[in-house]
Amino acid sequence: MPFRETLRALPVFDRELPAFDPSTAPADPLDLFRSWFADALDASVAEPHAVTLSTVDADGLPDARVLILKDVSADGWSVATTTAGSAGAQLLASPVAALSTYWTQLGRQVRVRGRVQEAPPEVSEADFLARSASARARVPAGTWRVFVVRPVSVEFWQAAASRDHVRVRYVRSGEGWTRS
Ligand SMILES: Cc1cc2nc3c(=O)[nH]c(=O)nc-3n(C[C@H](O)[C@H](O)[C@H](O)COP(=O)(O)O)c2cc1C
Repeated sequence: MPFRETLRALPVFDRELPAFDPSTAPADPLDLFRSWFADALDASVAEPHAVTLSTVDADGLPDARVLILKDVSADGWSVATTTAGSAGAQLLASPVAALSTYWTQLGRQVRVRGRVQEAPPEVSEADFLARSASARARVPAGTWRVFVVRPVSVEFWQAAASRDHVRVRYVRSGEGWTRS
C-alpha cells in the first residue's frame, strides 16, 4: 500500500473525547492550563509535561524540539536547556519562541507564543542541580539555563469526534487577556 494510503487510512479522533465549552473558559489562561494539565494527569498521558519548543535560527529558519516543561506561572512557561545546543543558542540570539503540546488521549492541544527571557541565575542553577549526576555531566559547565516564554497568546484546542473542534485563544491585553 502506498504510504500516503497508510496515512489516509488511520483513524483520527475516533473515540470518546472530553467536551469543552469555550464560553466557560476562565479569564486567565494559566487557570485553564492547570485544569487541562490535571485532566492529562488523570488520563495518564505519558510525559504530559513534554512540550515542543519552536525557535528560529539566524536565517529565520524555524527549528523545533521537545523539552520538559519546568514551571508555569504568571511569569510564563519555563523550559531548560544548554546554551551549547541549538535551542539555547537560538534563544539567546532571537529571544522569541512558541511552545506547543498535544495530549493524545484527550485530543487537546495547547499553543503558546511569546518573547523569551532568561530566568535569574539562581533558578537555572537550582534546575541544574536537580538533574541527575549523569545528566549534569552531559552539559558543558555553566551553560544550563531556564528560559521563560512570556506569552502574548495562548490557544487551547479541543478535538471532537464529530469534527466540531473548538478552541479558545487568549491574547495579552495590558495586564489582562482578551478571549476569542
Ligand atoms: C520527552 C523529551 C524531553 C526532553 N527534555 C529536554 C529538556 O528538558 N532539555 C533539553 O535540553 N533537551 C531535552 N530533550 C532533548 C531535546 O529534544 C533535544 O534533542 C536537545 O535539547 C538538543 O536540541 P537542540 O539541538 O535543538 O538544542 C528532550 C527530548 C524528549 C523527547
